[in-house]
Amino acid sequence: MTTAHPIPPRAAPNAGPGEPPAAAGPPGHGGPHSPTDPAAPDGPTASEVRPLRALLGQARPYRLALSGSLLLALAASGSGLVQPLVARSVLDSLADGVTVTGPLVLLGVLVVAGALLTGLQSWWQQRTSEQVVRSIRRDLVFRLIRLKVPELDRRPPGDLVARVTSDSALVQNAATQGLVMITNGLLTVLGAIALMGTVHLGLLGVTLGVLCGTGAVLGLILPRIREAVARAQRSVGAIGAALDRSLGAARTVKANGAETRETARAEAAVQEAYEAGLTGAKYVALVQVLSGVAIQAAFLAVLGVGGALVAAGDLDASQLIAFLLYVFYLASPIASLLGGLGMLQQGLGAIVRIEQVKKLPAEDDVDLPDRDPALAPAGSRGARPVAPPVEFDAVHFAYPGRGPALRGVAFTVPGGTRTALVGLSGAGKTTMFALLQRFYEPDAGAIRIGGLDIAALPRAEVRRRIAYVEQESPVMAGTLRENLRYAATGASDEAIADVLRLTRLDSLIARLPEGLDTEVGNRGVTLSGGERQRLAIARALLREPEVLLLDEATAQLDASNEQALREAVDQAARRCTVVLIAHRLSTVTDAEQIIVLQDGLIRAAGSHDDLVATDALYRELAASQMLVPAVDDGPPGVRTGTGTGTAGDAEA
Ligand SMILES: Nc1ncnc2c1ncn2[C@@H]1O[C@H](COP(=O)(O)OP(=O)(O)OP(=O)(O)O)[C@@H](O)[C@H]1O
Repeated sequence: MTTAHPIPPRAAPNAGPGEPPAAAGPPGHGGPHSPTDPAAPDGPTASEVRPLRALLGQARPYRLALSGSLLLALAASGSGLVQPLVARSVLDSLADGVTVTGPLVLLGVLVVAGALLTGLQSWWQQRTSEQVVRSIRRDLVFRLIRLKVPELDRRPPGDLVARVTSDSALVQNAATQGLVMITNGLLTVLGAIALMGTVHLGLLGVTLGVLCGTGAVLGLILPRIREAVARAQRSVGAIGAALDRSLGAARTVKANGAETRETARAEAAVQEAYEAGLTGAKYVALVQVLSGVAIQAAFLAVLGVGGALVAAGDLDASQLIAFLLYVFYLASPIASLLGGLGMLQQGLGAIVRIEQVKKLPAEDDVDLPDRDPALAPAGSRGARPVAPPVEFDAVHFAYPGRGPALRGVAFTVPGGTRTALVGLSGAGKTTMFALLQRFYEPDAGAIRIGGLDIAALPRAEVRRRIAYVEQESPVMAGTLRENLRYAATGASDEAIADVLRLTRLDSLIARLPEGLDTEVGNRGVTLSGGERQRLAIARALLREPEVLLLDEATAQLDASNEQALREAVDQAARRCTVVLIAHRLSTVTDAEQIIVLQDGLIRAAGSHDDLVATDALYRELAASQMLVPAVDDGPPGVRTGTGTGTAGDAEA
């Protein structure tokens, strides 16, 4: 029996040399009562996220690269900043009749150096920004794939995807280019102001007066950009959610002629995104207008006041020209400052949605450290797995916001036997499988595998022991081989051939020109329902699990395939513990134990014969499937347990 393994912090996946590691994985082990695992978790609301702090947090690991980018930007600005001074010395030299060659060459060097530095800065900046967005996306992907099942139940995947693809791009620009533009713009403006002060303090006062007035108006506009972006991003998420809903059920949409309604659903979100985008664009344009107007107004004010001073003989013409050049020079850093502030607002609008995902509760115990031999990939183990007993001990469970689904369920499946769960639809059968795999945690009671409480085991460890064939037998896009090896990565070709024969998939593979390398299409759409089911069972058997869970696994099979699959399961049951859910009782009459569930309670348990004799509901179900004579037909007698029971199922 293997024991729980401590979970190491997540290593940075594929971090490039010299790059900071990606943020650590989700915090603390999220056991059922862990403080990091709240019972009814909800992501933080927008007001609970501190956007500026979060955005700076994204930039922090890249501060060195960003400082380099800033230095390059400053150097480029610096080369521009001294150009008016050199120009002034050219003018003075001309006035004094001195040679201008030196200052002219210097001016040329400054122009070329400025251009080169600008290009270099742009490349470096872009590189850093791509690294930032990669890190954001990695973290989000890591977390989304590990979100707890209750979270996944209630969040539209399309919205989650939009956060990874779209919101991250806005944060990328703000956390890199935006911050550098603001810092560079600010420093350059301050430098220019200092130099302008050396030229003429009075004119500096005039310039600052105009700029401060503009700044006050700006303070009113910027927050509106943030609001508009947040609204637009919410709508982008809603578009994703609407499309996900429609495309995920494309055949249902078409069969019900619901194209118009589904289009309208997405259209509403598209329109909302458009309107929010327009609002944002309006404010961004206003900022640009303001920055242009501010410079023009400062120029005119300085020209008026400075011209008067020159006329009065209180100012040299060359001083006024140098000052005016500075005013014009200010246009670029001010545009950079304002552009950066606009970008920052966009990032602040988007970061909230990213932070919300990062704070959602995730399963932090599904990544096992380096495996010891006992944890070797399933399908590659030489020794046969043990078949542990499975025990439900007074288990209570309710889905969030719903009434109880299980109300004190208690039973034991002896190791190496088959137990069937039967009962009316909605009785809680699938819920028991979900709890067994720790998709949800019981509200009370315990579930044990091999005597170990699964709540005390890492989820990876619990799930490693179990193979689960879901009700709808999901098949992943990819080849047949990839699907088979999905969990049994080390399975040998012989083992694959074995399970293919057992599940009667070998004849299908033989018919396909590309054999096991045939693509099965999105969710296995190119396979029939029965083929998908057999593929899912083959995948489960290949894992050589300790516990095999089959949820209506043979519902879509014809009689001959069903018989073959039952034999395969019987064979598997010799080396693992099998729990199966069945509506067609004919498939479980020979199980060692049958448990009859009703409204989240066990109403009876025993063998088929016992239950026909003692439990009215079971007898009714059996009769409706013609396994026993109808209840009115006299005392119950058992027919053979090998009928196909096609006349109805437990839902009938
Ligand atoms: N993810 C969920 N969130 C909320 N309620 C759920 C969820 N899954 C199931 N339920 C509810 O829990 C109850 C038990 O469902 P469960 O799927 O376990 O029934 P079942 O016995 O497997 O039914 P069936 O035979 O139809 O598959 C039902 O009332 C169902 O509506």
